[in-house]
Amino acid sequence: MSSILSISNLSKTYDSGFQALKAVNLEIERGELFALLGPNGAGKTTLISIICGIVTASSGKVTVDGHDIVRDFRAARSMIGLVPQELTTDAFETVWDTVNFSRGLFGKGKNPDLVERVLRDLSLWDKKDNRLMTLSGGMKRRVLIAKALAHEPRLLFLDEPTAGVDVELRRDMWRVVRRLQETGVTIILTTHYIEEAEDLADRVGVINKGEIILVENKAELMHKLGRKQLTLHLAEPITAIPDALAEHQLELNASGEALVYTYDTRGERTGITALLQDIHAAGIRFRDLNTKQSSLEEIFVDLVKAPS
Ligand SMILES: Nc1ncnc2c1ncn2[C@@H]1O[C@H](COP(=O)(O)OP(=O)(O)OP(=O)(O)O)[C@@H](O)[C@H]1O
Repeated sequence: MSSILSISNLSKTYDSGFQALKAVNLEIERGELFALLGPNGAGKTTLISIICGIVTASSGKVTVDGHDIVRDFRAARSMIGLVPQELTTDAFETVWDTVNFSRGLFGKGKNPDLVERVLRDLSLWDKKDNRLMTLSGGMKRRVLIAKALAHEPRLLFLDEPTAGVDVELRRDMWRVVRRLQETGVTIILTTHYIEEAEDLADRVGVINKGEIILVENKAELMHKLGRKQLTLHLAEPITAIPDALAEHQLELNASGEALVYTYDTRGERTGITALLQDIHAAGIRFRDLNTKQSSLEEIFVDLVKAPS
C-alpha cells in the first residue's frame, strides 16, 4: 500500500475528561488531496495537532511514511509541513529570512536554490526582501505556505487556508494548492468552505463529534449521496397538487407556480417520464423546466445534522 499517513484507533481525551477523538482510523494515499470537513469542535485541530506532535494522543497509533510519530518523532515530523491560519513571526523580518529560518528549525542545511524555487512557485520571489508587515493578506498566506515547505515536507497540512479571505484571493490560493499537489506533495486540507473541498479534493473525510463518519472519493460521494431536483415552472399557478400526482411526492412552491420533483441520480429510473405523462394527463401545462444537482454543502449538512 502506498499510504503516506496511517492512523489507527486514535483516541484523545483531554484532561477535562472531554473525548475529542474516538478511535479514528484513516489512511491517506501518497499524492492525494484530502479534505477533512467537520463542524466546529468536531476534532479536526486535535487530529492534526496529534499528527504534528503538538498534542499527545491518549491511545492509538500514527505513522508518517512508516515512521511512528512517538517513537520516531523527528523523522515523522520532518516529513510534515503545517500551514497554520495566522502568521506569528516577527513582522520586521524579511520573507527570505523567515523562510530560511523555518528550514533551519528542522536541522536542514542552507539551500538557497530550494528556497528560491519555493518562493518562485508561490509568486513570492519579487517580495523576498520585503518585511512581513509590508505584505498584503494574500502574500502573508503565501509566506505561511513557503515556511511550511522550506524543509521539503512530503505531507502538508493546510488548516483553513482561506478563512476570512475574499473570493478572488481564495481562487488564487486554490491555484497555489493545485500546483503544490502537482509537485507531488500530499495535502490534507481542513476547511469550512465546502465549496473549497468540492473544487480541490480527490477524497473527502467528514469528522463529527470526534468520529470519522465518512471517507469517500469526492466524485463518488456526490454521485452516491447527491440528489437532483427537477423544477417545472407552470404556465398557470395551481392551488394544490392533484391527487393523481400524489405518488410522485412533488412539492409546490409558495406561489403555486412551480412544482419540484426530487429524484435519486443512482436509481435505474428517475421516474421523470412517468411524471411528465401524469402531469400532462392531469391537464397541467408548464412553460419551462430546469434541473439542479445537490452540492457537497447540502450533502455535508445532511450528514452532520444531529439526529432528531
Ligand atoms: N485543551 C483542551 N482541553 C479540553 N478540551 C479541548 C481542548 N482542546 C480542544 N478541546 C475540545 O475538543 C473539541 C474538539 O476541538 P478541535 O479544536 O479539535 O475541533 P475543530 O474540529 O478543529 O473545531 P474548529 O473548526 O472550531 O477549529 C472541542 O469541543 C474543544 O472544545
